[in-house]
Amino acid sequence: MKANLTFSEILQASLRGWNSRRADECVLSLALPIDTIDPLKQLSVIADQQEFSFLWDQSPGLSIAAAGRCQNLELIGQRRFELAQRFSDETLGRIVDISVSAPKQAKPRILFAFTFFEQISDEKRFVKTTPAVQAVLPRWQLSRQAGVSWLRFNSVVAHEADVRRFVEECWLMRENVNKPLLTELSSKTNIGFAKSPSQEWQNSYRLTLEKGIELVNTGELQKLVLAVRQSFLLSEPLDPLGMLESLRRYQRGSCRFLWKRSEDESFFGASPERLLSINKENLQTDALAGTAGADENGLDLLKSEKNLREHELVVSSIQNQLINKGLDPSRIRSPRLARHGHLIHLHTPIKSSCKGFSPLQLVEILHPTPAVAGLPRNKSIQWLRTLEPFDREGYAAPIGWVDSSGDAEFRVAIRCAYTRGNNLHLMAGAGLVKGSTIEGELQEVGLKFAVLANQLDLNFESQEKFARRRSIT
Ligand SMILES: C=C(O[C@@H]1C=C(C(=O)O)C=C[C@H]1O)C(=O)O
Repeated sequence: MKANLTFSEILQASLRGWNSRRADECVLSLALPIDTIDPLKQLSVIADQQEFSFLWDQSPGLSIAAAGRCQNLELIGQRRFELAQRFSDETLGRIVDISVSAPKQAKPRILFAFTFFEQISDEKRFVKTTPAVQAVLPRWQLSRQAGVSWLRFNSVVAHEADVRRFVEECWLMRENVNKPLLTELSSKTNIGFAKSPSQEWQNSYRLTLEKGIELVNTGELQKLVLAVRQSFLLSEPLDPLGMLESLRRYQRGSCRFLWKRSEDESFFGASPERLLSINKENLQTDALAGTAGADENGLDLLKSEKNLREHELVVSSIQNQLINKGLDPSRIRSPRLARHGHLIHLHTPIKSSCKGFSPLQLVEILHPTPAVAGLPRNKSIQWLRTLEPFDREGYAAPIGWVDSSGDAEFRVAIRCAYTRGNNLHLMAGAGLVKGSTIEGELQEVGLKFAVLANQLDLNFESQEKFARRRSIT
């Protein structure tokens, strides 16, 4: 199908699509080229009246905004990856795509957000809110890559008479997203606190660190990544889109993401860590572990015995995980430095052919990496459940998408926050290995919080104090 079709040509193509369906009703999917837009800025246009919205912003690379649920799945339990893959295959397989020749960026996608743990905790102290997997075929999808933008519309159609309405709706939305926005996003939001933010997290973190360090020093675990949550009560709910705009400015090399489950609840952040990308049966994953402040000399990080040891544990464990499942990964010999906002990490990309593996099989093999959980994997997951005084929910879990050609991209959701009404929760963690100290890890997490708070414009005195103390051991 050529790009610039007239309304009646699209209607004819849609009716042909409708007639080719294999069931009483079908999901019709239509993609139209649009003027170059910024999905982050235009998200509010497609999200109008929709409960769910999503953003995947790697601008200047691929950016996607999506809104509404055309088809969706929410579940808990051990088979979540397998069931999510089945949902993805069946949903994408059922689509009648009227625009099969639309470019790669505009392919239909299933969006996914997992929680870190496969089962929602049944402990009473945790609020049960987030399903262990959420998968969505969005109603609307905007994309931009290399200066070219597309709109895609997915909708269930049950009668031939509805096909015209389907085309009209998409046609109208194209006009709306092509219009200049009346109001600009304000990237710096002045956030008021209903209660002055406390540094209580440090006391509880100290206690868990003591136990965690004992576990790695006695050899019970080789590595453990303990996380902590810092909570704020705001004077009014905040707009995550303004925050994402700000994160884009500070964190160019990361992937900014948003999973807005309802009007009241958003999960968002700027992840520096690729869990996987699959491009024509080629897999790439990142080992990212070892941290310093950006105003330190990164060369010290490359020479730090403790950081290199911690990093190597992550690289070799990811490699072994893949080898054990029959893949053939390769890596660069020594890590590079990756700068993300005000932090530097040690980074080793790992590649492999992944023919014969589905995207969510690979997500299941890789999640959670020792960069966010520990080693041995199962034992450290059990310890995290015991030691951490909050539920991780989506923190450090896979978030991403699979497209209709089988390509996929998932990030590890770190450097992130939840907003629920007036509550804002930031989450961060640090990896413990033999030789880690309580003060060193408190500083690393303090720095991660300070950087995030600064980028989100949550500036208040105590955070700034931490930001000034940037030395990490
Ligand atoms: C767990 C986090 O980050 C991870 C842990 C790192 C480390 O211990 O050095 C570095 C990057 C991430 O893989 C986090 O930021 O919350």
